[in-house]
This record gives sequence, structure tokens and C-alpha cells, in this order.
Amino acid sequence: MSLYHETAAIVTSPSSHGGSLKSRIYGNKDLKSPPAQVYALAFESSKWSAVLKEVVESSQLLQHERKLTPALSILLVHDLLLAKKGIALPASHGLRISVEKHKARLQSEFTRARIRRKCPTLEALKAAVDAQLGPPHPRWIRVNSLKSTVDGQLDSTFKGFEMVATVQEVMASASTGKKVICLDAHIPNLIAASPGVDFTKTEAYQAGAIILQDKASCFPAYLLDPRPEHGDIVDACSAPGNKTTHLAGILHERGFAQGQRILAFEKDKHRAKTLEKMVRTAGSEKVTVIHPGADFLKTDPNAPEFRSVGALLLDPSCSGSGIVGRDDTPEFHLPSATASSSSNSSSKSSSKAALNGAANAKNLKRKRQSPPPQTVLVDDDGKETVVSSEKALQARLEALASFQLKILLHALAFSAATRVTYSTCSTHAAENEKVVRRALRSPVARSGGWRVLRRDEQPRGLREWPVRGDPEALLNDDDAGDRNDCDKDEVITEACVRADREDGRGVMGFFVAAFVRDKGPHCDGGEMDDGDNDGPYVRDAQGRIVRDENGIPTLKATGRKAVIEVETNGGAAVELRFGQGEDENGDGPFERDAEGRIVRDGNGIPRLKGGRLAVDLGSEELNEGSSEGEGGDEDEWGGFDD
Ligand SMILES: C[S@@+](CC[C@H](N)C(=O)[O-])C[C@H]1O[C@@H](n2cnc3c(N)ncnc32)[C@H](O)[C@@H]1O
Repeated sequence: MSLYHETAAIVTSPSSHGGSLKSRIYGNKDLKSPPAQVYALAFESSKWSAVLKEVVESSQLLQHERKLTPALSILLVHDLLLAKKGIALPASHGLRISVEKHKARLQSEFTRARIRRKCPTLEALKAAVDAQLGPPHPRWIRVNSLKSTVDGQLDSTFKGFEMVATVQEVMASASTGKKVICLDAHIPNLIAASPGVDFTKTEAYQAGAIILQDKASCFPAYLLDPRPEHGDIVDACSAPGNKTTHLAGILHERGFAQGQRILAFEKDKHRAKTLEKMVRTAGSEKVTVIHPGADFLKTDPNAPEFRSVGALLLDPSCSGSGIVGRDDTPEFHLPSATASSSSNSSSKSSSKAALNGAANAKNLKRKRQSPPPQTVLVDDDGKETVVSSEKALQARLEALASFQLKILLHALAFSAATRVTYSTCSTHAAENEKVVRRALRSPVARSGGWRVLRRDEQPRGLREWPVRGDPEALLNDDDAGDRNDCDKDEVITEACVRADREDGRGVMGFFVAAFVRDKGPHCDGGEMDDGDNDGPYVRDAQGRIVRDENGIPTLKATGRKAVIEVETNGGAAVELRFGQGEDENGDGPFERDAEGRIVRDGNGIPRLKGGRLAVDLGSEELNEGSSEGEGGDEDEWGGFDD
């Protein structure tokens, strides 16, 4: 079968059968033609098909050439009019002859289609056709600080590129053909270069000095902000390794602490090989311990080997709905085999009319027989799931969200950790803001003293990044529940960082949020864990908190009952039982400064509202008002579904 027949079969098969255009072509083992050639022809012809449909119909090609199918006519006319080398068939081939003999007529109909679109030149028409695809994305290049510097790269790889001030100018260079770059304003060591420039053949790329990584995908490691004092850093879902190597680059610039390592987990053995290769190429193999084929969920957060894990980056599998290039193939418009030259006169009035032109009887019949519309969800790690209804889509998202929540809560259980980032390349709130809030409301987060890293606390670039969480996402959510000042919806929304692939900033769709816990009383009023990592209270042999007949636990540190004793103005101590600390503002019993931080005296003792000092504070449960949920155990949270 010729290139044209094989491509025609692909562009006319329902896109729901087999995923994206790329995966359908590259995954088709029966293809005789080179997949790259089939893909280029399918993509380019689809892009031009609205114009070519007009040309084929106006020239009445299908009426003259009965053996041509509508799909073949578009593919052949595309190559005849637009491909540098014309139709890729021998000159004597019947298909080629059947189209070439109408060349003059086709050419003049093509010119008319261009003029109808008010494009003075072919170049202008090409730009208009490209514009249908949306703004071209820049090439994002992260300079790997383990191997190079931005200055070094400007003098080598980017020599000859013109420096411009904004990403928008870089994107605009697609239509001028100029090679330009700009230094990113938010992420250090990141460069945006003209769309379409291929860096994979450069020495810098092959040596690991530069890494092709979308700007948004650089957010998590930058937001995690790993430091020497964090000890070991876990990358829980690592392959192919963009973020693992980014973590290494950041720590290299800051100086690794003695013995500090990056622990990279990857469940899929095959993908772990790609990770190993990337880590080696980036020059970070000495500081990275790869766990190939290891399921992060099976790790024991309290195991001695993880005692010094201070920060974790979580970038779990997701629906991948934010990835650029997925489902971006333009629709393939088929010409009508019965359209007459005169019946086309109405469609000549606008390109839109051509897009929406009446389908022929064959098309109508096919439509009537076609199965209900389906969507193929292709996870970011390549797994495909066919969903044929809105209900099925919601069910799939809920399953992903359950897995994402489970893995996030697992990370929050690492006893020495004080910082965790959670990210997806999904645009769905179910996988993003909702997972963050469900995590914040979990016993694990509450007993552990976790809260979101507020926008004002984030590294400068992300503090200034304008695209934040979706405020609608948390409205009418079943998980609304109770709240304290650390997880108010407005605070969560502002803390969440989003990237929108269609807003002209040249990034992929992405989401990230960070969780932190501070030393000292938490939002729930609890103290950080002590040396045993099992909280501040005396526990029995089964690990349950020991309480008196009133349900009041005893503090390990003092051996005294964990009550709040407050100094009243009169000097007499007053006892405050658990759950009595909340006030009408719902932000706990302590005085707070303008930034919402708890005000303390010189000894770190928090000040109660009204100016009194809170002494012997040790309540994990100030805001809980009951003895339930003390364990913060995952089993109690339940409902997980991987
Ligand atoms: C979104 S990709 C990670 C991309 C990677 N962080 C990067 O920036 O290059 C998710 C990865 O997590 C892996 N994964 C999923 N569940 C896992 C688990 N329980 N433990 C370890 N890896 C897991 C998948 O195999 C996949 O390679």
C-alpha cells in the first residue's frame, strides 16, 4: 500500500480508536511507509484540509476522477500544491496522473481560496493556517548547573541568537523565522528559544549541559527549594528524571551537605532505565540513589534509612490533560464527492463555511452509524484509558485522585520531612486543588502539623507567577468540611500554582502546591514531634495516647497533664480543656500578626488572644474537640484506590 493509502486509512479512522495521532501511527506495526512520513503527511494535510476541501470541491476533482476517495484527494492535492517535492509517487503512477492532470484548475482554485481569506501571499496564508493551531510554544531549555552556566551557553549553544525581552517575542519569532531567546523571568537558569528550533543535535544537549524541559515542569523543584539543611531529598515518582536532575542542579549551586543524597523512586522498571540514563547524562549520578522498579507507596516512612529525609517531591501519574501536543491534531475535513462547482459558491464566502459545509450522503450515513463519542485519556506515563461518557471520565479522574491523595499522604508521613511538593500535568481540579484540600483535612496532615506553603512564602519567581489555583474548584465540594486559618479556601487557592497552556505564556498545563510544617505549635495547636517521632504525649504499648478519665493526655516532656494554663491578669491560673481554644474568627486561640503568624514571647511561648501567655501547650487536638483521629493513621483516612 502506498504512503497515501496508508495515511488515508489513518486520518479517516475514528481518533478514539488508539489514542493520539502520533500514538496511532507510531504504534501501528502494520505500516509499510516510514511512520515519520505518514505522521508529517497526516498532520500537515489535516492542518490544510479546510482550505483544500474548498479547492477539491470547487474544481470538481472527485466528479472527474471517480477512483479518488475524498481523503486521498486531500492528501494528493496537499502534496501537489504544498510539498516541496510534489506527490511522492512515480510520474507514471495512476494516482499521481489523476491529480496532476488537473493541476492548472487546482492551482487557480487554491489562489481563489487564498484571496477569499484576504491573504496577499502564500506566506500569509501559511501563517493564517498555522494560527488556527494556537500560539506556537517556545522551546524551553534549562541550563544544567552541574555541567554549565547560562553565560557559558549564551557564548556557545545560543551564539547567533538574538536576545529579546519577553516570551511573547520569542513566540512571535515563529512567523519571522528569526532565531531568538530570552532569559526566563521566573525560573533561574531557564531560557526560552524560538519555536521549532531543534536542540537535540547540539553538543550541549548531548553532553547534558542543557535539558529540554517545559517551564511549568521546572516549578516543583524550584518550589521545593531544597537546601543543604533538608538532608536527603526524595523524588517519589521520578522517570524520566527532569525534576530529579533539576533538584540536583539546585543543590549543586547551594552546595550539597556532607552525605546529602537525592533518593529517586520509579515503579516502572522500563522507565527507570530512562531515568538512570538521564541522571548519568546530567552528571548527578554521584548524588542520586535510584530505586528502579520501587513502589514509593511500599516504603516505610519511619524506616531508619529515611530518618534524614527532610523534603519530598511528588509528581505522580495523572491524566496528562495539560501536556502540549496531545489531542492537538487539527480536524481532517473531507470534501463532498457530490458538491458541484455552483453548490460550492456559498461555501466560497468564508473559510468557516468550508469548515461547516454540508456533508455528503456517505458522511451522513457514516455519522449515523458511528459509535457514541469517546475520549482517550493518555496518562503522562503513556497508559491509555478509553472513556465513553462524562460519567466514565469522572470515575477515571476520581480513581486517579484517590491514588494521588494516597501517595501524597504517604509523603506527609515521613517523620523528619518539613517540605513536600505535589504536582501534576493535569488541568482537572479533581487531581489538583481538591487533592490538596483533601490532604490538608486528613488526620495525617493535621496531626503532623502540615499546612500549605502560602504564596507570600514561596520563592520569588513563583510568588510573582500570576496564574494561581482555580477558585471555583473548591466551591460546592463535598470535602468542604471544617477549616482552620491554615487551610482557608482563599489561602489554598493563592498557594496553588497553575500553568495554562492556552493563555499565551508559552507553557504546558500544570499544577503544583507545596506543604510545609514549622517547628513550634502547628495550625492545629500541636507541637512538632519529639525525638521518638510519635508526638508529644505518653503512649501505651499499643501506641495509643494515654489519657485520664477526662480524656486529657499527659505530656512526655513534663509528665504533666496536657492542659493550657493561662496567666490571668489576676495571676490565678485558669485551665482550658481541649477544644475550648477556638474563637469566633475560627483561627485558633493565639494572637496572630498581620501575616497570620502566631505571636510568641522571647521563649517561643505563644500568646493567647487577650494578651495572656499559653504555657505547657501540647494539644494536637485543640481544634478537634474530641479524642478521635489521634493516630493520624492512613487506615483511618481510608478509601484509597490506586
Ligand atoms: C508524571 S511521571 C513523573 C515525571 C518526572 N517527575 C519528571 O519530571 O521527569 C510519573 C511517574 O511516576 C511513576 N510512578 C507511579 N506510581 C508510582 C509509585 N507508586 N512509586 C514510584 N513511582 C511511581 C510512573 O511510572 C511515572 O514514571
